[in-house]
Amino acid sequence: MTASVFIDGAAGTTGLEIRERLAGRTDLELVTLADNKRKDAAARRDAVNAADVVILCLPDDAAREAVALIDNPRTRVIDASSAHRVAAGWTYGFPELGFDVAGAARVSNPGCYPTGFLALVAPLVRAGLLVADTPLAVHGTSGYSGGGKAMIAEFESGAGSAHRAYALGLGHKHVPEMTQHARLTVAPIFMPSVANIHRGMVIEVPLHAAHLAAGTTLDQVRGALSDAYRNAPLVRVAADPATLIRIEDDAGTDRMTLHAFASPDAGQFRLVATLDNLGKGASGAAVQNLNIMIGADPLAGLVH
Ligand SMILES: NC(=O)C1=CN([C@@H]2O[C@H](COP(=O)(O)OP(=O)(O)OC[C@H]3O[C@@H](n4cnc5c(N)ncnc54)[C@H](OP(=O)(O)O)[C@@H]3O)[C@@H](O)[C@H]2O)C=CC1
Ligand SMILES: CC(=O)N[C@@H](CCC(=O)OP(=O)(O)O)C(=O)O
Repeated sequence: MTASVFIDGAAGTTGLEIRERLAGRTDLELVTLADNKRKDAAARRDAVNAADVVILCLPDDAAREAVALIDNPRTRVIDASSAHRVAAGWTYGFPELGFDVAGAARVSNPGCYPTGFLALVAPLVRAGLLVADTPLAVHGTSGYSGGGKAMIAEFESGAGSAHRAYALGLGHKHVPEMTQHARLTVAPIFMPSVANIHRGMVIEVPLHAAHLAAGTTLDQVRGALSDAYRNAPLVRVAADPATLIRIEDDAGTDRMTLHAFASPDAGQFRLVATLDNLGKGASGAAVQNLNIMIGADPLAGLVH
């Protein structure tokens, strides 16, 4: 059966990337709007109600408005914005962590930074290696396409920076979903930054051995990650210790690679994830969720 899909915000960075991934699919029919109608509320109302699945690639307020336009019980939603990531009635779109995306009517795609953070931390909490009240820190660097059309224009005009830190007030819209979906009781300190590269991410979580269950070894940490992603083709746990990790490592793909390092002498661990902010961090994850929701091959249209 052919599923009809409407991408609201199809002219934006995430929307365009989803369209690329859906090109050539014969199991889907795209509902589209003419360029002069894409912000027209009546046209959008018709489109969202005509589609089996709506993918929202909009700023948060516009995403909330789009959901309010749906007036039938059939249309299902994948929201790429951060509007619904800890909202009641929404399923967090991270199937590798056990969220039931297949049966969900409302799916919120994870944020790009939380994708790396949660991939590293959630399995350790669930395995009992990391206690829920650990005060964690997470550092992330994103390519500038993570800021959408406005940031792409800024960096491509030469007004960006080689590397800049932001969210210095220690508030960022991704912190609630990191806390809740890792099952932490203490919000992590989140230190995002953006680099002068179009796409790609490196996300790091340092851990003191004192924060882990007594006697935890690097093999146990790697084992917990490997167990969690054994049947997850988009998430790879690096088997051999890397000597260098580059922001480009998973750029241009929909996969994510996880690394764990330790110095037993120093009593320190360092967890690192690489992914593409527009791949597993956004559009790739949206297509993966769509595939799961409509019963298609979960990897259809994805680069892994
Ligand atoms: N870029 C990334 O790496 C990631 C993005 N996201 C999230 O995905 C969402 C989209 O981001 P991104 O694609 O980067 O952003 P962009 O700014 O590139 O695109 C947003 C699109 O939404 C359109 N738009 C804005 N308001 C409305 C409205 N009221 N009705 C219809 N269309 C509207 C814009 O129109 P116009 O073209 O006229 O400006 C634009 O085309 C955001 O919530 C973002 O936070 C999530 C993870 C990663
Ligand atoms: C580099 C950059 O600016 N990144 C964006 C996050 C991009 C993203 O993940 O969007 P969501 O918030 O919808 O998940 C930011 O920090 O606001």
